[in-house]
Amino acid sequence: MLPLRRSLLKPLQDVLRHSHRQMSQKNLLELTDRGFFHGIFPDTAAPRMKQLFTRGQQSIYAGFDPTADSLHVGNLLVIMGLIHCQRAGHRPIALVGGATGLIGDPSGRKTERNQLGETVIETNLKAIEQQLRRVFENHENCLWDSKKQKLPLAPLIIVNNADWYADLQLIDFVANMGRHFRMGSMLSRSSVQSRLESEDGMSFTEFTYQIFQAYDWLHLLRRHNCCFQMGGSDQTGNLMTGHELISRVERKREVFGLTLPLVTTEEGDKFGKSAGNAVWLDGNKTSPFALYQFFLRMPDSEVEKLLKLFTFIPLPQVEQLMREHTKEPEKRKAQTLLAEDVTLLVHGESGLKQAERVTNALYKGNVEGLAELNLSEIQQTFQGATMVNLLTEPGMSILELAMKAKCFPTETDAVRIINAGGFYVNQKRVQNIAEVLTTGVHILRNGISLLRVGKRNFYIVRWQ
Ligand SMILES: Nc1ncnc2c1ncn2[C@@H]1O[C@H](COP(=O)(O)OP(=O)(O)OP(=O)(O)O)[C@@H](O)[C@H]1O
Ligand SMILES: N[C@@H](Cc1ccc(O)cc1)C(=O)O
Repeated sequence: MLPLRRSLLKPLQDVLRHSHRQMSQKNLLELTDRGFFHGIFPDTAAPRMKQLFTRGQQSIYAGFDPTADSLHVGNLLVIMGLIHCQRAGHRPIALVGGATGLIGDPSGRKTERNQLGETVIETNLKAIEQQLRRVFENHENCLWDSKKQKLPLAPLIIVNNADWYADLQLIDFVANMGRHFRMGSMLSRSSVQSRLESEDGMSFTEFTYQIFQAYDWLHLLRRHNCCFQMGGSDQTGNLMTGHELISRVERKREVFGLTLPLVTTEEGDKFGKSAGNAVWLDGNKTSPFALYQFFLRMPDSEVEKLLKLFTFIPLPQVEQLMREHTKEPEKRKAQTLLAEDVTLLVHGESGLKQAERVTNALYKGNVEGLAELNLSEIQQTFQGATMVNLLTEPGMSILELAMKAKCFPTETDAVRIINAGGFYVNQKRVQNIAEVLTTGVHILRNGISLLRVGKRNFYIVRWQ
């Protein structure tokens, strides 16, 4: 399938369309030039890692705990890392934490997580697995050209750590594996230190978390010959514990950690669930349009960094794009490409089409586009809008509509503001208070009217 690329950016885009589809360098450390690695572990291992990456196919794993029913943009960076592995000819392994999700990773958290029940974890696991598969499929369909490459992409392997803990015997595990974990190093992890110093302290449950992530790596090394683990920089301590365990248990084996920078807001807060600012990969939680807009709105100061991290556009083309962008920043070329590529990756062609449809509906006053959206798309797009249910009545006027939907405190205010041009129905200004509502203009064929007072106060009317 060819990628969907038909926006404003014709000439440059034609170049980019094909350059996206090149292999990544076999030596994954080259991704450092894209801003990928915050650190490697051990920190002197770069030459050895390069040797292994260039010599043959490696397996690289990253884990995701099912602590929510969706992954988010912060996690997407880790997924990008796994996809780069795939493009470089290596094997990506995504681990979902059916077991670790029950324990709760204390890394980067100031307080203990609320315990999640097994059914919630089970539902979250399924959703996350599905999302991971979908993103990898979208990449292969929309951002990769299999015909041009000599080797097919190695398929994504998804494993669940509940599978190997289910049969594990507690006493056996503590008696045999427990000996290899040293208290001194476990206590020295910053995730432990900061919590021990906090008012609430740390539970034994959370303290044990690093043991399980470490054992996962040992298991994947034995089962999938997986010598590399990748994760956000908040995972450094957990990676170190795994490295230490493996160097004691499998003395002849070498393993390596790769940490990614944390994606942060302009204010420097980590994007994530705990910070409460997640931009979700689930289209029902963050619509394709909202995701598209999130990247389209990125300030100029952030866009180059994000193009390198969240798209596969080769670096020389990113530079060329930035040169063009700087000449006409108001066209938002760089942001548009970024938004398109991320939306394609997360939601595929249909998601990008939907995002573009809503954009047209909203910013080009296209009533048809608005009528194509369903209620949940409209609700997601206008988060915070007041929902109103109204009965259709023949002959209802604009003024009656505005009053029934409680857009104004008094009729005098309504008349004044509508006459002054501050009232919109389906994104079109209406100034005649006596105008009678018509289907197709004021009442869309999806049974919805979108009202707006001033710039930002939206009301969604659902006609009964
Ligand atoms: N903002 C981010 N930037 C880069 N990597 C991230 C970001 N948020 C999460 N990750 C990484 O994604 C992987 C999975 O993280 P996890 O499932 O714990 O999500 P999380 O949002 O960090 O959760 P929480 O906020 O509840 O701690 C980890 O390697 C983590 O470091
Ligand atoms: N601890 C990781 C998730 C994870 C779980 C198990 C692993 O083996 C690896 C990673 C996180 O919370 O982000």
